[in-house]
Amino acid sequence: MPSKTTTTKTVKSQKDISVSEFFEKNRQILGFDSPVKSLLMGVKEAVDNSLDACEEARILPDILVEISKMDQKEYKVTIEDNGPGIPSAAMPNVFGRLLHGSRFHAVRQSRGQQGIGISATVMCAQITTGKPATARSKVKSAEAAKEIDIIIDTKKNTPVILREEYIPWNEKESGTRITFYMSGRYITGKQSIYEYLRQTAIVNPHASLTFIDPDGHKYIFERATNELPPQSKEIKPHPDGIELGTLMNMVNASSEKSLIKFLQNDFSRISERVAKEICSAAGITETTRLSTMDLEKCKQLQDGIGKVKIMAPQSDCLSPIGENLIRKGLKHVLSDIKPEYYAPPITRDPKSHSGNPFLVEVGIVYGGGLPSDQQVQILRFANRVPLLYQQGACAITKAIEATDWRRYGLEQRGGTGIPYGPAIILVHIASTKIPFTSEAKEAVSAIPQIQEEITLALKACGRSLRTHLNKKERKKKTRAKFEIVQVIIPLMAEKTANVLGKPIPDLRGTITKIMNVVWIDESITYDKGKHRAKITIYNYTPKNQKFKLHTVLPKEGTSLISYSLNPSEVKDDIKLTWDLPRIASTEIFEISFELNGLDKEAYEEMDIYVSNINPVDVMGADPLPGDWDLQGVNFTEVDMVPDVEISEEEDEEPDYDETEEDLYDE
Ligand SMILES: Nc1ncnc2c1ncn2[C@@H]1O[C@H](COP(=O)(O)OP(=O)(O)OP(=O)(O)O)[C@@H](O)[C@H]1O
Repeated sequence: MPSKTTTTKTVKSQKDISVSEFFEKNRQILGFDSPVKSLLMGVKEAVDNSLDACEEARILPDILVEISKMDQKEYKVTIEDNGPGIPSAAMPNVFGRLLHGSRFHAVRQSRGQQGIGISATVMCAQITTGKPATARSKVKSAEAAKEIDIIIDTKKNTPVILREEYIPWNEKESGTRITFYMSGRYITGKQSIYEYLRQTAIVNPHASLTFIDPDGHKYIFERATNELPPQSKEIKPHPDGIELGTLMNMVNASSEKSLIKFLQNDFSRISERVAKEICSAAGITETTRLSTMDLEKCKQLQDGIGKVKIMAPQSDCLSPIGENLIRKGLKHVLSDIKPEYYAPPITRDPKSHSGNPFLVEVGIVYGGGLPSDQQVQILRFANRVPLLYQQGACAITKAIEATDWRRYGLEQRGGTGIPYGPAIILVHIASTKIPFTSEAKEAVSAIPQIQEEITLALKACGRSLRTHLNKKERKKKTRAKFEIVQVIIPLMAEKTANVLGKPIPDLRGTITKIMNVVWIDESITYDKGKHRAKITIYNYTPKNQKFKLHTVLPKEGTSLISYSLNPSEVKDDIKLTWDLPRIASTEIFEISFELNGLDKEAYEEMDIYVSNINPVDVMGADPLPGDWDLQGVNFTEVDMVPDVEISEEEDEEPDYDETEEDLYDE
């Protein structure tokens, strides 16, 4: 039995630990675990805050990041924005108190979640160099900016202000600047500050970012669009997948008296009818007093929620980048690589994990200057923030590894793992709460609902890549044959005619017999806001041809202004069908049309399909897919069918391209 004195000692040694004291000793949890990472984390926390603040205040962000070297280990880091600024009275807590922020309790998409980021940066800077941070901020109505030198009393988790004064900051209507000194190591390459800013520019094409590195080099990532991302609204939790503990906390914190009112008013997407259904499925009466909801009843309620069909989360609490801006951002920042193909990006509909709405977006870039002998580059983003560390632990990487990329034209031994090929795969997860694997916010947890959504989006984007590659391959082969036939046969005819002293015969019939194909060529040109699309049909078969031609226009903002031939049918405003007139053997027929109001990049390649003709006879267009009626609306639903184990040679869906090619080759 322990003596009385020992017990008293043990009791006396029990103490509260302040949150900052805890994180001071466990900096690695926040991502400040190495000199290289610490520097990056400091920049990231401040830039993420600037972007969040600008987005909330509907300001197009202009952000400056400057790093200068003080000595072998110490760097001075400054981040300045043109955001709304921070009210003077709030500045000490924002920069000098951990777990103090405006976003933790809000069910809304934002980069910052926990209220730790910037104060943890101030704390790590102070621990490693002993120097205070300097923060300056001005709100729109103020005449001057407030500037403070600040450190954190980590024992108490409270700010200590060493200097404070008001200074004119006339060049800024509003904004914030933070300067800190931190021990660190500055690197270039894949996990560098430059790379973080470059990737930030891709998914935030509305931001202008300027970076001055320790050697004084200045890099400017210019704004690619003046369109601010849609403002994400704050919502109530979605009931789908809500965890028991969260449900109990909500019950305890609710101001509602009855169960039915609690369901209706404290959750999103629960109407009176749905609330009644949930109560009945849970076997609890609607009027049950909330104060009587104990663990057992909460469990019943959770089961009841699981049994009732509830509308998907609304999307206005999320701020997806959108197809257009993903393409724009990628093009803007990757222009020096000049990729050959940008697969139309996919934005999935919102779903929910543990009551938190989320959605997944995927873009794939292929070819051009990208290396073909290496693993594809993966760009991971969560709420528009690049994730540079912990790639292997992230749900995004796991979903990419589990996808069979051989189906989509990339190399992958055994059909699993990161594929090889000249491609970049971009994945963005937007959520009111990203389930990170740690406070450092470096990787997303492999939650099944999230992983499934990523997989579906990857497959949909992969299909576009495959269509492009098939088309390219087929065209290459046919063009080569075409060129040979068109050059060699006339030369042979000319020589033979000379030798025999006879006139050179008309070769069109002969060439037609050899080619024996309807060759469909397309071109898209862009000038002064207009796209001009041309489809040319060469009948290089010995017989007349009469068939239907179909094409899908880009979804966003399409407006057709003229046709050379009116389509016989237009579906969903974007699917055009032409019933072509009879095209005689060796004849050429042309269709053209003009589109207005699209970005140049939004329409660079045409999807052309044919029907009422044997696809074997056609080059340059695919047979009309059986789901033409669905296509363009939701092509991805094909993947709702569970995946079947396939052998190396098999593909998941009937692949018209290959069938056609194989038959043709035969
Ligand atoms: N540049 C800024 N402009 C305006 N407000 C800011 C700025 N930086 C920080 N804030 C305010 O200070 C709060 C605390 O920021 P902090 O970085 O500590 O946490 P956070 O961004 O909310 O969450 P996280 O810890 O996940 O980054 C923010 O929630 C925001 O309200």
